[in-house]
Amino acid sequence: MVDALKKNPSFKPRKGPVFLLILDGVGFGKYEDGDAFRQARTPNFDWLWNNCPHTTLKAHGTAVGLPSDADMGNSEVGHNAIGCGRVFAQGAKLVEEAIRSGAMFEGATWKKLVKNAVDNNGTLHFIGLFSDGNVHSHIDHLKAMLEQAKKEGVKRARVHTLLDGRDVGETSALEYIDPFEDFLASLNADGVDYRIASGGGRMFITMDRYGANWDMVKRGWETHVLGEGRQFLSAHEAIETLRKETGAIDQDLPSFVIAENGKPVGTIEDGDSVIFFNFRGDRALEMTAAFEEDDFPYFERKRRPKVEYAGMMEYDGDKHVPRQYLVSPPSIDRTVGEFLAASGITQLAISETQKFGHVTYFYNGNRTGKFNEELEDYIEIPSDVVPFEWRPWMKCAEITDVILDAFAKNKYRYIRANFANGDMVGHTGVFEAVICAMEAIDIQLGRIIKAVKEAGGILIVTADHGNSDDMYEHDKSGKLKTNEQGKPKAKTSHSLNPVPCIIYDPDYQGDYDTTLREGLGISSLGATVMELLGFIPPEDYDPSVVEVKK
Ligand SMILES: O=C(O)[C@H](O)COP(=O)(O)O
Ligand SMILES: [Mn+2]
Ligand SMILES: [Mn+2]
Repeated sequence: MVDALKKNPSFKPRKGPVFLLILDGVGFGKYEDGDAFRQARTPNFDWLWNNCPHTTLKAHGTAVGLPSDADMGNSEVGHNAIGCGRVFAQGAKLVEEAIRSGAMFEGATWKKLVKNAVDNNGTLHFIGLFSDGNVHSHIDHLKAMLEQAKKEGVKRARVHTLLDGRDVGETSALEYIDPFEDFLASLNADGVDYRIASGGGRMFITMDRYGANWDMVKRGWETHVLGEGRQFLSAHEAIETLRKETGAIDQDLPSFVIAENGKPVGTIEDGDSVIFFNFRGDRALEMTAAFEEDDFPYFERKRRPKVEYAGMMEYDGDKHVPRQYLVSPPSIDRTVGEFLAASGITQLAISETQKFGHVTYFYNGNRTGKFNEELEDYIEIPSDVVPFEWRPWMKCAEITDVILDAFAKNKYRYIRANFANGDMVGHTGVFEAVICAMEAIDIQLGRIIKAVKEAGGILIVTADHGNSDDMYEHDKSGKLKTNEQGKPKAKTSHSLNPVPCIIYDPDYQGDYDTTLREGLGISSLGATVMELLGFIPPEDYDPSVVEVKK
């Protein structure tokens, strides 16, 4: 447990709470075309921006612990940075390094899984997100593991491909599948038999999160493990056929099983080894539970093979899930939540299901538990289980209802919330729906501004990364890309754009400079929250955006 924070005698805490509002996926776009945030009518946000101290914060690449500045931000690294006030080398980088240095293949887990497959004359399976998005996974990690498996004598490997279209181009699956088939062909000599065995869109099978829709995981289990589902001769054929039939973009494509003479080529059997090759945990935890849990109430597994199972990383540092993993996760410690709990601060964390773990699990450094049961409340508003372009307002009003009630009762000193709209609707690629999402959020901002003023609190409006600000694809020269119909090509992934940081402090006492520091990243929000609660942040925290008089 960390020590309590020292109080700053020259800062008089306000009457009401400090409220950190994370507008998930809302940044400042580079292009006018496709910037739904800029084009939406947002009078309340505009009022805040025009009347309150503000700055922009970096939310991508090295500023959030990713390998390079070409990497867009994402919720995991974003909330980790916001919640721990510093930048840690993140999963994408740690796995890359473990492969480059060879440490992954010297580790006990890799050795055990390979030995298990070899000794049992079994199969080494890989399940994961099949792209180079570098948010949950990277295809290069998969390729490196297959090459190494061959070197170490694994004769049979099967790959279960979750098609992306969400962190990469919306219909880019074949750009990964086709070269990968060539890559597998190059390995398939000397009695080696490596193949794709199954697949489907990541939002249709396997990669649910936070218990929002267990049916997705059930369909994934049937596809990867049991080999049940529509059969095709190849992944290429499956994708082309399913696209024609459904018109779905990659993330939503139905599942498929690769079969020969009516027999699936890669069901998962007793004695096999399974690697879930995503390094990010939120969307890996449910399938991991299906493999690991004896007591599993979510769906009927029908058959649960006895396998050696490992994740790419430890996904939950509190519960130690999965039991085996290949690379140690970032050692995120001394988080804002832990310091505030040690300092006796009452806290509310709230969001809807889709982002609930973001303001709890990710914010607390990939731990599910609370630091102090008495001081902390975590509230989840159930998300809709429909395509979000049909309900772009999502649950921002219901979340605001709870927050306003907390304000009225002055129940907490620190509140943090996440509005999912900019991101979840942004990922659909439906521009008009994103405009509606932005305007829905803005209506709630109006209610919040009023409540903060009445309570005498401080509101910090920010985001974890961009998305809604960049809804159309542009080429390298900045030219708008168009589809076959001549319409702008939708972009479903996050952006590289900076995010807002606004401080609304209606009872401002002159105790900090209203010109905020420039050039910082979202990790600076950790110290900012602490300073605005009247504490002196730990020395190794990244600087706060406010310069508080000491
Ligand atoms: O998991 C997802 O939905 C996307 O890959 C990334 O979105 P998030 O980082 O905002 O959750
Ligand atoms: Mn996010
Ligand atoms: Mn997202």
